Amino acid sequence: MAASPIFRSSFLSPQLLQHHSSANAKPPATAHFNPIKATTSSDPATTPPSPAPQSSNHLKHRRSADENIRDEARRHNAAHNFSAKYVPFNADPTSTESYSLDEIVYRSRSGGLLDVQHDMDALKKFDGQYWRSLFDSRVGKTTWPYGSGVWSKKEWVLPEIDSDDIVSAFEGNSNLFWAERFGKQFLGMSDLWVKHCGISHTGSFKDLGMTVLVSQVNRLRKLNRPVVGVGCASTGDTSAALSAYCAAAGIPSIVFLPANRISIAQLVQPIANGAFVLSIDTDFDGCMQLIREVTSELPIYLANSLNSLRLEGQKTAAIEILQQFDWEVPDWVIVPGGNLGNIYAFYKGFHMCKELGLVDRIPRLVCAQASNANPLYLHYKSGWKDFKPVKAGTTFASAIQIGDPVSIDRAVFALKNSNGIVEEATEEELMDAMAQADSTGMFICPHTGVALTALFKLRQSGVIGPTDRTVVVSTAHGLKFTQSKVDYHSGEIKDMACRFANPPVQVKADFGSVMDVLKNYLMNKESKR
Ligand SMILES: Cc1ncc(COP(=O)(O)O)c(C=O)c1O
Ligand SMILES: N[C@@H](CCOP(=O)(O)O)C(=O)O
Repeated sequence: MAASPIFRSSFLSPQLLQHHSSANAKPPATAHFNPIKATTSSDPATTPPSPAPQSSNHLKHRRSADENIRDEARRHNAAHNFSAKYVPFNADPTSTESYSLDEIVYRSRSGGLLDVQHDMDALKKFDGQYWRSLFDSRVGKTTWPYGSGVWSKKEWVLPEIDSDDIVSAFEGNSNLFWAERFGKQFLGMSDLWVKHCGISHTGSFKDLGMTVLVSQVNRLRKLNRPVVGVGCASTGDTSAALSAYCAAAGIPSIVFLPANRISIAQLVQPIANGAFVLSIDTDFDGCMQLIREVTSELPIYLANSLNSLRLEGQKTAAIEILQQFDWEVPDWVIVPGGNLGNIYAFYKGFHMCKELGLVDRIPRLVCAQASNANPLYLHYKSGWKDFKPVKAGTTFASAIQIGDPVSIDRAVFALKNSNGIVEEATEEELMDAMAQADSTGMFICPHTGVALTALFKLRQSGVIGPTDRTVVVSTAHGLKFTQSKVDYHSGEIKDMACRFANPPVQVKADFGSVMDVLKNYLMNKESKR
């Protein structure tokens, strides 16, 4: 059965859209143009099926019963000229060093980081309005693979991968939550938003990068490249995402976890998803060192963000934020930082949108660290003089208990180029901030508490104004960190006042006792109104 226009919009190749929109590819600035209307192409590689009548019945049945969404995508495969390759990160413009994304390489010849470089000239053949409309046309659909918030930006992520090789859980498209009460009550802010990247398939933002990495591994295995399994060191979330995506694709995953340093919920995720789990008696930095050594000896592909493929997926959260604001740019974006890939991913997403004309500026970035694991903060405070790794201390924000971040150079680049700021949060500050946010209806993780603490501090110092549009990136689901909330609300944390604790009231099982307690509670509430 032929697809209806509303679904076909997601299949259109950029070339086709350009052909359709107008000769110079610049639709009127105000129009939300519908590229479908002008379909005239007869190229079988790019031509969608002929329009079907617009009845609700047709919307329900866009493909025949024996076809699934992958088959449907195959039918609509479109040719294009976009490409990407690895280059040394922040390379000298005269450098010619580059690698195909089908090579297994994590470091440049000089031992530095790599970056995925897109053919920007090819992407620039289409204007900002074109890209905005294309991305907008794909939101909220089940069209493979564009129903994913990551793959809806496929041309900017992994343009050359066959849709058939993609391993996706339709990640992304996460809630951008207006923190109305929290902003008003605690910060005097009217335009505060929380990007809930943790409300996702495996409960953290790592899904965004992992769909890209595991899809590429899927492709490499089909190309008979020597990849027997995929491995990572993790403080919990990376291993959860890796094991889930690998399990979905039938690829072995191997995870190195620092023993007794991650939450039970995070530990059980890779176990349940069938990963080979090594619990190692060291911290995250020790595990990271080991996985780097192991992946250079064995045919195990490295899944940590040292591998720049991951950041291509993670950068789509930045694009999504702009999209959710109808392509208006927020003033501030605050991101909790650990291994420091994500802060660069956000920068890259925003920067690409500016370079390709979707927006005219980028937000100022803030990276927030726990005081007990704050090497970036110390580096920032020293005026970016000689970076020194630290021995990370225990923190409730256990997923960012990292002292020697692999992406330090990327983070410094992102912050310098976005007029950025680094802040830190003590244990008490981050736990109080988490409890305050929860008391207004959220249920955030301690890492988001770190980011909120940064916001408190920047509001207090007047750096962030009351009407500044500000986005706090929430990186993991609060349900992964319930023990920290239990400890806090029980008031059982040593040297912590737990000012916002809300412990349950023990009461006898008789009507009179329950009534007494309730009357007391209600009177108390009434007097505070
Ligand atoms: C929940 C959570 N928040 C924040 C981070 C920090 O991200 P990045 O390592 O990219 O700085 C991590 C992982 O490190 C994480 O798991
Ligand atoms: N918080 C991370 C730490 C590893 O970060 P990565 O982005 O380099 O994989 C985790 O969840 O393991």
